[in-house]
Parts: sequence; C-alpha cells; structure tokens
Amino acid sequence: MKTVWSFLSTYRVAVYIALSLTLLELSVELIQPLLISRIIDEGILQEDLSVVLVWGGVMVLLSLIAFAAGITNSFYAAHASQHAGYDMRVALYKKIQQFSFANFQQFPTSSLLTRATNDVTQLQNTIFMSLRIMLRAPLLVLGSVILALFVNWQLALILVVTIPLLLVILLYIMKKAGRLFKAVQARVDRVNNVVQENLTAIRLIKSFTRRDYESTRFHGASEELQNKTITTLRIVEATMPIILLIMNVSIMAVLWFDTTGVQTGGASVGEVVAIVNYVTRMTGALSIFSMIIIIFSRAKASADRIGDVLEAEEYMEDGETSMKLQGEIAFNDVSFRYPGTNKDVLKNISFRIKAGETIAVLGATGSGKTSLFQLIPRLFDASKGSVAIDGQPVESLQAKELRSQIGYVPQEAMLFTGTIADNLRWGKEHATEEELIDALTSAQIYDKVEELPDGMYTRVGQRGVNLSGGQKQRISIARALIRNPSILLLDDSTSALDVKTEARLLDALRHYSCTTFMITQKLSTTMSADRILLFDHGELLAEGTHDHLLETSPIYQQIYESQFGGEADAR
Ligand SMILES: Nc1ncnc2c1ncn2[C@@H]1O[C@H](COP(=O)(O)OP(=O)(O)OP(=O)(O)O)[C@@H](O)[C@H]1O
Repeated sequence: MKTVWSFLSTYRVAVYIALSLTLLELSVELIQPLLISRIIDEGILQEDLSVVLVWGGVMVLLSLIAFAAGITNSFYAAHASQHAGYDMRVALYKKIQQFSFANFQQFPTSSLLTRATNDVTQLQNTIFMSLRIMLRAPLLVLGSVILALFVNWQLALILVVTIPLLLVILLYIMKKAGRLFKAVQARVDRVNNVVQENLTAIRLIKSFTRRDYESTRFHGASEELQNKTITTLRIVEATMPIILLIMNVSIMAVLWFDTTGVQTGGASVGEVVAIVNYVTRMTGALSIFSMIIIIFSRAKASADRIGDVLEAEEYMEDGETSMKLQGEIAFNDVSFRYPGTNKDVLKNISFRIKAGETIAVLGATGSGKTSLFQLIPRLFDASKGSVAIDGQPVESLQAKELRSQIGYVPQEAMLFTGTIADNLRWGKEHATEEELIDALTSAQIYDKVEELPDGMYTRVGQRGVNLSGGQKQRISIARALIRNPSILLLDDSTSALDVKTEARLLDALRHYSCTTFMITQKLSTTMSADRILLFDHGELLAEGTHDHLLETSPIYQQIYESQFGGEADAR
C-alpha cells in the first residue's frame, strides 16, 4: 500500500489543489443550511424581503463559485490519477522485466497481466473518485456535525451519538470487504489464465476437439468470479439500509425532542429546519458510503497486489564482470531444483566443454536437459555447485552482457508479430540486410523466405501462426545466429527438420566459431557432434563421442538400436 501511495506523492501539488477545491465546494454546501435558517428566521418569519433577497443572492453567488471549483477540481483529479497510474504501469513493467525466472514461478503470467491492467485501472479510478467526490462524503459528515452543533448543540447531540456508531459499523464492513475483494481479484486472475491458455492453444484445442471441455473450464472460472463478487457486494450493500435506518431515526429524534421541548434550549423553526437539513445531507453522503467501501476495499486489494510485485525480492543479484566470452563451459558438481519445489531435477553434474566444441545433449523426456540449458544464461541459479564460463562463475558476470553473447533457441519456437526481418533484428537490433540474409541462409530457410510475397519483409502473424513448425524453428535459429553468439543453445530446435536439411544446418553451424549445445532425440544429430552428454533422471549417465558411447553405454546402445534397428544388428 505504501509503495503505491508513493506514486501519488509525485503529483502532490495537483492533489493539494484538488483537495482545496473540494473543501471550497464543501464549505459552500455546508453554509447553505445556515443561510436557509437565517432566511426563514430573519426574512420569511419577520416578513423582511430585503433579507431574503440579500441572502438568496449570496446563496446563488456561492453556488456559482462551487460550480467553478468543481470543474477545476476534475481537471486536477484527472491529472494526478492518470499520471500516477501511468507511473505505476511503467514501474510494474520495469520490475517484471528485471524478474528472474524464479519470480515468474511466484507470479503466474495471467496474474501479472491482471495486476498491470485491471488493478492499476482500479487504483486510477479510485484516486480520481477520491479527489473528485469520495472525500467529500466523510468531510461533509464531519462538517455537518460541527455546524449542527453550532446551530443548536442540544439537538445536535443526537448526531454525536449516532455518527460514531455508524463509523464503527462501516469500518468493520470495510475490513471484511477488503479481504473478500482480494479473493475476487484472484478469481479475475483465474479467468484471465483460462482465456490466455485458450487463445494460445487454440489449434490444439480444435485438433483435440476439446472445445466443450475448455468451455466448461471457462464457465467454471467465470461463475466462480461472479459468485464471489455477488457475495462480496451483498455484504457491502447491507450497509445501505443500516445507514438509512440510523439516520432516519436521528431525524425523528430531532423532531421529537423539538416538539416535546425536552432539553432543546428553545430551538427556533429555522434552527430545526437547518439541523434536519444537515442530517438529510449527511444521509445523502453516508448513502454513498457503500459505494465508497466497495471502491476503497477493491483499491486496497489492488494496491496490495501491485505492492507485492513491486516489492518482490529479486532472487538474482547481478554480477559485475563484463567480458567477451570464448565459450568454455564448466559444470562443477551442479545440482538444481526449481524454486518452491523440493526435488533436485539435476544431480551432481560435472563436465567441461572446450570453446568451439559441438555438444549433443541426449536423454529421455523430463531428464533435465532444458533445466541444464537454463543455468548457462543464468535464467536460474544452480542450487549447489558452480557453473563457470571461461573460468568465471556465471553469477559474477553481468547478466545482460552474458545473455547478449548467448544464442538461445527454446524448445517452442516463438516469433513476434511483425516481419521476418523484425524478428531477426530482435536478436540484433541494427543488423544489416546482408547479415539477415547470412543468418537465414545458415539456418537453411533463406530459399523459402525468398519465395514469400514480400521476402524478408513478409509479416508473420502473432506467434508466427502463418508459418510451419519447421519454418518457425529455422527463423528462431537465424535469430540466434545473427548475434554471432559465443555460445549457441539449441533446445530440440531441429526436431521438425528432415534429415537432409538438418545435416546442412549442422554443417553451416560449423562456420560459426561458437560452442554449440544441441538437445536432441535424434542419433543422426548426436553422430555429428564432437561429444555427447547422456542424461537420465537428472543425472549425467555417460559422456563421450558417438563411437565411445556405443561401446560403453548400454542405454546409448538401446537408443541406437531403437532408431537404427536393422543397421544396429548388422554391426
Ligand atoms: N518450471 C518448473 N517448475 C518446476 N519443475 C519443473 C519446471 N520445469 C521443469 N520442471 C521439472 O523438471 C524436470 C526436468 O525438466 P526438463 O524440462 O529440464 O526436462 P527435459 O529433459 O528438457 O524434458 P523434455 O525432453 O521433455 O523437454 C521435470 O521433472 C519437470 O517436471
């Protein structure tokens, strides 16, 4: 909450001006019953028209001032709320950019989306409404009590009893509503999550004919959101009848005390009218309290959720060393488990790779190959042991520098909306046309790209939906190659390629003087590597050339036999 308020303090001048104008508007409103009382007692009852005209004129003039104050207030309220909201979004975006993968484990993507959009908008609206109208309500109540005491303190004592009682009830409901609204926002996260998954996996859903199942999931999440919101609003709405009951009883008590003449000190008609007028205004102000409770409780929940992200501890401290990498990699007794889990997915891994070597990483699904890759660009830190590049522990290297010298092609080829050239320049911002062509040629995709209507400047849809899996893979590889990396990490990135294209690609990669790691399931790939690392259940089972493993590793022999059947028998 504190973090969020700090955004508003930048615009405190606008806030103070808006609040001062609210006070001005409010003062005019509070003076009106006093003037009415004077017009009745000194003008109408005394049949003095000049008093009616003078004070009537003053009332009109004050109303015009209040009108101008209201319009100017809107201007400053909008300025403060919109700018503070903008700053909050920028801060959230920056913070999320700095997040390590461990932080992403803590906040799912859909939740971050809701926080950066829906939660910020809630706060923006609350700031605007607070400066514009909401603060008026409590101030109007306070001012009414004070002025009613000033008009006739004996009659106004009724309010001194009822208002604190009301405040206690309202504070209790507000606290309860705050907790409930946090649960409501969590349901918004869930709906966003289902929608996001549905949109990104739409092809899968259609091909598996899982539309009904996904529809049920969506309706379930939406219904949960609806029910939680209704329950919360019902509790908050219960405040309205309570407020109206207490305030109406107060008006009746004022009239009763006045007519029975008990302890009123002989109130005049004007005084009674003024006090009833104050109580009515207070009832009006208090009746929007249920709305205020909803908005504030919701804003509090949103502010907490935004604060959680902004104050999230960054699990990764950046290193200081900046150097050109050669690409020698050493894992020294490395174990790794994902944050928040209690099982090592890599166990005591040790190996050393010389700069420029081509290494194939082979292993069953779930054996820890991708996890191993993620430790090299420091997407995660090892839980035990050390990962070093050119003799430097990765933790001591500047993460930005380190990552800029690594070409990482993830398992799922991911392209962005824009042209093919845009996607490549995402890897190297100011790459020349020649560099683009070279990278595409090495990735064995230039011929195909040339055939497209606008060549390299053909637009790819969101996530590359108008390209085949193999084409996307090769463009992703070109994007990694264009930065001329010192280390190239290919996570099963040639799985969709036919054997001939793959062989040409691997041949082209030899012209890049980088250390290449290739996760693969295909022995045709491992055969062309300098060395193979064989993984099973998070352990490095064997290490060596194809021929060496074929002789020494029973598991490698089995894989060989399963892929080359007859040929294996012939050996
Ligand atoms: N983000 C994560 N949080 C927790 N556990 C994870 C996470 N990602 C992967 N794992 C677990 O870590 C283990 C190793 O996964 P990893 O992705 O490294 O295997 P892999 O060998 O690359 O598999 P595949 O060949 O199927 O891609 C698996 O048991 C998996 O369930």
